Amino acid sequence: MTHDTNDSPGLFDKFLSENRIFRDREVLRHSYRPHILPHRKPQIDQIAAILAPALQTETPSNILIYGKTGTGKTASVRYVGTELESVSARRGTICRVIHLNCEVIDTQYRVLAQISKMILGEEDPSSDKTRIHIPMTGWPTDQVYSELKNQIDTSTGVFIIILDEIDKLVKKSGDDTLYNLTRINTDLSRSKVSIIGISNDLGFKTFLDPRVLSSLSEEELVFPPYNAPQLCDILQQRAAIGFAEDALDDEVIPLCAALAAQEHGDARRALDLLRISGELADRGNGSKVTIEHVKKAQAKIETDSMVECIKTLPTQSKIVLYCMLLLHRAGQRIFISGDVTRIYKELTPFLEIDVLTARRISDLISELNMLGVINTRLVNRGRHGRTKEMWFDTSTEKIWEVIMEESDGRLAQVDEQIVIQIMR
Ligand SMILES: Nc1ncnc2c1ncn2[C@@H]1O[C@H](COP(=O)(O)OP(=O)(O)OP(=O)(O)O)[C@@H](O)[C@H]1O
Repeated sequence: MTHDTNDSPGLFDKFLSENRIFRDREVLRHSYRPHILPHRKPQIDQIAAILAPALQTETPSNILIYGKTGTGKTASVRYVGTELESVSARRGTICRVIHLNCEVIDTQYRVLAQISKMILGEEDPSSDKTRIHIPMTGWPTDQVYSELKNQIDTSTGVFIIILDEIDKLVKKSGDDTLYNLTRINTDLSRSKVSIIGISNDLGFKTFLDPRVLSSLSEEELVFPPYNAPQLCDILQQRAAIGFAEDALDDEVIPLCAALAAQEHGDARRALDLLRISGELADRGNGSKVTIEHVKKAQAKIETDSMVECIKTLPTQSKIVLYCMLLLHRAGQRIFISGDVTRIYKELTPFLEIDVLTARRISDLISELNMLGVINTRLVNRGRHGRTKEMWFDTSTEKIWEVIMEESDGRLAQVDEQIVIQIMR
């Protein structure tokens, strides 16, 4: 075999030729921030009305925002935040918006330290000896809080702190951070803090102490899911900048919108579908995106999310899934819990793991069903009572690959002879 080493002419050439599909692919990514957000005017106006007092150096009410994923919560809040900062700069007042993603910054220490870091910004630590830069680890949390409070007391202006995915913070570290932050403003503070919490978990409130909840949710907003025509408008707007002229068949955007609306009106999913459809057409060297590309993109997204889900399963669930895969590979398209339990019990001596009861295995099967990895239905078997039948909806090849890679090699090492014996 020959390898072109240094210069491989042509390796990227075909990808670099003038793109017939995309004009600006970045516009189709989640990170792109559009200047106009169709169908979110009422929510944007409402947030602006609540935050407007900040322009007169008054403290705006705290806001709690709910809505399913991809309903434009972050995009709308960021949009209002950017406007607020620029209007306040023009008016000579100070409003600063601090955006934290609590999926990443999920402990009280890190939240407080990050807010402080953003308040001090580029400030030279030696310029004001009374304000100390908080290290990202190492201090007692009380000290972090009192230093942040000191910084707020000695700063000027209004700080709007956006805690995006606030439910992740509360689930990981409790509601102490919120309790402390909602009490940081005092009459003596020169600057004011107001909080916007964003969550896509509608049940999140139940995790909060009533006192924290009432301070945090002085105002509450719910972002409804988008319907298909609304998603069409959102996609049209992005496609006009992101795709080359005439690159999309007429049915493409309505199909992406309809599929995403069926899910739960998620603009992120709609954008993913459109971008991936474009990428498939692009890689196939086509000059048009068609509904076939959309269908393939939909299948790809589903497989990718299933793979991610399987990777995070606990070991015992992976083993139960492995038993089902063995049955499927042995030609059984529909199997019952009894079959799975039997294979599981015969297999476990070779795996050095705790052996679960049939009841527990049945629970894991139900979980796999809920996650959409398998399908199940209860059937009546006369005097044998009711039993659970199950089957795979999609091709199992990818699931098999992931299970083989992901079980620390344990399942890949199960001797084929043993499997043959068990499956007999
Ligand atoms: N009305 C809209 N107009 C244009 N783009 C939108 C609109 N709503 C959402 N989007 C786009 O959809 C994507 C997801 O939006 P966003 O992150 O705001 O959703 P979210 O509700 O905060 O979701 P999550 O709860 O999962 O974080 C972003 O790329 C955003 O630009």
